[in-house]
Amino acid sequence: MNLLDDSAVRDRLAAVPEWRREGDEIRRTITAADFPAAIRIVDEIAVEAEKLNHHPDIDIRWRTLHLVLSTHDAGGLTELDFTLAARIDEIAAGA
Ligand SMILES: C[C@H](O)[C@H](O)[C@H]1CNC2=NC(N)=NC(=O)C2=N1
Repeated sequence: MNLLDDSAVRDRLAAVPEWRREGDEIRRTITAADFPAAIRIVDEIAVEAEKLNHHPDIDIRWRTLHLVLSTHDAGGLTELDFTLAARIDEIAAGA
């Protein structure tokens, strides 16, 4: 999987406006209704991540989820990060 250059990252970020670039990562926060709802979201994300074999860093703080995506094997941002970001957005929207 090839690293995306800055213009490609900007293009792809436009499709996932909840996400922000921070160096070699993209980040977003999801606020769930309560703690069990937050864990259910994490569970749904885990299923999608496993399908892609691409896994976010997830910081769970009560009902707030802090998600970080980067392609560790490539040392930066690749298409996989944006594919998973879009799936996470669908999960968050449906929660
Ligand atoms: C061996 C396994 O396929 C790799 O370690 C996968 C697993 N999940 C991953 N997740 C992320 N975010 N980046 C990776 O480079 C990555 N690599």
